[in-house]
Amino acid sequence: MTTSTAIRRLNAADPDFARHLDHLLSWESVSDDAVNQRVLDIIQAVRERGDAALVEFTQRFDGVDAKSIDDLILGRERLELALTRITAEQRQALEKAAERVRLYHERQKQDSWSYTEADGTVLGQKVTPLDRAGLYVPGGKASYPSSVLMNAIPAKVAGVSEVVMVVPTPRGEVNELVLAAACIAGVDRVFTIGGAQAVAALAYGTESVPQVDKVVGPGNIYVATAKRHVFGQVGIDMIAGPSEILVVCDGQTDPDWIAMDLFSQAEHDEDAQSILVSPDADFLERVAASIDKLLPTMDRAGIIRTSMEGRGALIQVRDMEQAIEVANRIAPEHLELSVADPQAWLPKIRHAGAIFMGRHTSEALGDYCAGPNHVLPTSGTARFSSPLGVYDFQKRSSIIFCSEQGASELGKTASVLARGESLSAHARSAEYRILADKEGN
Ligand SMILES: NC(=O)c1ccc[n+]([C@@H]2O[C@H](COP(=O)([O-])OP(=O)(O)OC[C@H]3O[C@@H](n4cnc5c(N)ncnc54)[C@H](O)[C@@H]3O)[C@@H](O)[C@H]2O)c1
Ligand SMILES: N[C@H](CO)Cc1c[nH]c[nH+]1
Ligand SMILES: [Zn+2]
Repeated sequence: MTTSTAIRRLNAADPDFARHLDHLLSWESVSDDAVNQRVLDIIQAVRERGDAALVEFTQRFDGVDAKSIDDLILGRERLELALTRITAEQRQALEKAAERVRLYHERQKQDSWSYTEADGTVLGQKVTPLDRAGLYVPGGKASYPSSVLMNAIPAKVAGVSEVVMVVPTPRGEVNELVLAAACIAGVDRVFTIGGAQAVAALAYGTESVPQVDKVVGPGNIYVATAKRHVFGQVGIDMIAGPSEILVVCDGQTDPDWIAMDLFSQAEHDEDAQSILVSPDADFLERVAASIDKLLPTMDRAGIIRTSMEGRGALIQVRDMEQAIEVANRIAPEHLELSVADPQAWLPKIRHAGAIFMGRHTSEALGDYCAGPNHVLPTSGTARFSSPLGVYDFQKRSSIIFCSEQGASELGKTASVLARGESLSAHARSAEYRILADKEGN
């Protein structure tokens, strides 16, 4: 006999639907003041005590028996050794995924550009890779070799000079696939530290961990909260917190497939969020039955159940139009359009980290090897953030190169505007460069 899973049911026809949905999605439901305060304390300790704090937190939170920071540093040779320790099949899969991710990301690379005006003035944009990037690879409840590829390959394609990776190794267990992926992707240095302390170390630097220009990568609530706090000291890519999936289904996909797609994100974390939206009430019940049937067969049934019961939902809507409205309101990390004609609905989707089109495109393919990045904005931040990409590792500088004539012409306009702002040094600086006209006026 299977026990039924207590998943929240919502109906968009309910007058209180918007309030229930807001509650379901609220960041506060995964992060509270206690998490925030703990993260702030950790950041402060790392700033004040550097390596010593890193060692202590790694002992405490990851159960690693580290005597000093030296026990938490891995060089390139260790990464190369890992390549020899994985099976040929694993190596082939990593290399195939890496190749597809690289090909996709090469298309994102931005080049410098410029144009020349009639008077010889040149305007342009110079694109420069970051000097040093810090990659957070999660590792608390699962190991993520795929996240190594997704973080490191765009950095390398962008031309970042130094790529530093941090990854927790709970109980000191190093995952050979993670290190092999780091070797394949060309990571320069690895520190086996995680959580808020790793983010703080990358942001502020310690005696051993180099300060980076930007911290990227996904992680749990401690990692996501720490990234929020260090933003400004360093760049961050986005808030890529606990995983999410929103499946919009017309009721015609095998309910077992949909249940497993929901599980695929729920199994990441108790804080993950899996939601199904459909206009077909019978279908929602069939998926609920599949969930009850399949959950006991899952390796990570405990995590999945907590996630599905705490943060999951089955939402009934009036029709597909309303399903898309709900999807845009949620702005999910992953959106599966499990419908007959996904192309017809695509133009109406405005907010989603990644969109998986059609019944055959399971989100899991995107997690590993389709090519697009799996580091994606969560908790509604797809309204203003994009997938991790090469552009996250490149920055732009404007180029202005005035000809004598160009400076003279622009000087007249600048002078008027500067005097309008009562900034006379600006005005006079521009005016010095205005050419006297031929009559000597
Ligand atoms: N959005 C994305 O693109 C994306 C991609 C992959 C994974 N993810 C998410 O990344 C997360 C990975 O989480 P994880 O836990 O497996 O690994 P993690 O590396 O993110 O977190 C582990 C670290 O959390 C810290 N931590 C745990 N409990 C703590 C506590 N009580 N106090 C202080 N620190 C604590 C520890 O330092 C530990 O090293 C999941 O939520 C998964 O859904 C997101
Ligand atoms: N679904 C995760 C992003 O939210 C990425 C991942 C890695 N491995 C499996 N899944
Ligand atoms: Zn996943």
